[in-house]
Amino acid sequence: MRIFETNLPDVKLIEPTIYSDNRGFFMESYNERTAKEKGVLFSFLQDNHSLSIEAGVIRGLHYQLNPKAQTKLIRVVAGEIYDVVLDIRNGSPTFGQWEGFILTAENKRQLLVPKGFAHGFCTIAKNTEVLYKVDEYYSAEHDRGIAWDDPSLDIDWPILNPITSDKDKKHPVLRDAEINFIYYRTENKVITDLK
Ligand SMILES: Cc1cn([C@H]2C[C@H](O)[C@@H](COP(=O)(O)OP(=O)(O)O[C@H]3O[C@H](C)C(=O)[C@H](O)[C@H]3O)O2)c(=O)[nH]c1=O
Repeated sequence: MRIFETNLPDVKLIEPTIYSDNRGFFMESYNERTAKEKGVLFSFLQDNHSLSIEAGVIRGLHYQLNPKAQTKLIRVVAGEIYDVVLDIRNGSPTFGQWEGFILTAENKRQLLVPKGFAHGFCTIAKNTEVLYKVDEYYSAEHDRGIAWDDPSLDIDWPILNPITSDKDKKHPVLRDAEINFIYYRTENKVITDLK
């Protein structure tokens, strides 16, 4: 497993070790002990799986408010996505900054999205399946979203007229969004809420 820094501190790109042979491949898609040895300190409680039938589906930008904020470990097992994370931690040096990543079944790359980030993706292939682990249970009452097409963000989605849910058509822009993440960095540890 190799872990790469990104332009957003605390967002990591992970490349698992792939064992290929004449049959195909094997990989440990997640190993808590290995992850902890490399400083990825999360215990995941829930696995999610979504299928998007068409290319050009945008899901997001979603997050859960504290105290139900979620760290997410995202990977693609079929198809391809343009995956976007947005820093919404009040006080963060990169507040309001986003970054996009190409995750595919082929490159097997995984994205670690910490609490305090909004997350979304655009499918760039038919029948794209995304699996992701979260370290907090789903809570509809804490589920929030930010408009995928917020002009202040100007996210360079690879599609102009996406397929989205009715819910994703109604999210506020970042300026008007309800967020309760407070960014602190002490002893190189990031705290996103005052529990
Ligand atoms: C997220 C979630 C949803 N649901 C139910 C609620 C709805 O009745 C149905 C579809 O939910 P939603 O339209 O929010 O699914 P997505 O648009 O794929 O949302 C997800 O996609 C973006 C990219 C994310 O990062 C979020 O983790 C997640 O919100 O599944 C559950 O029962 N449990 C869950 O954990």
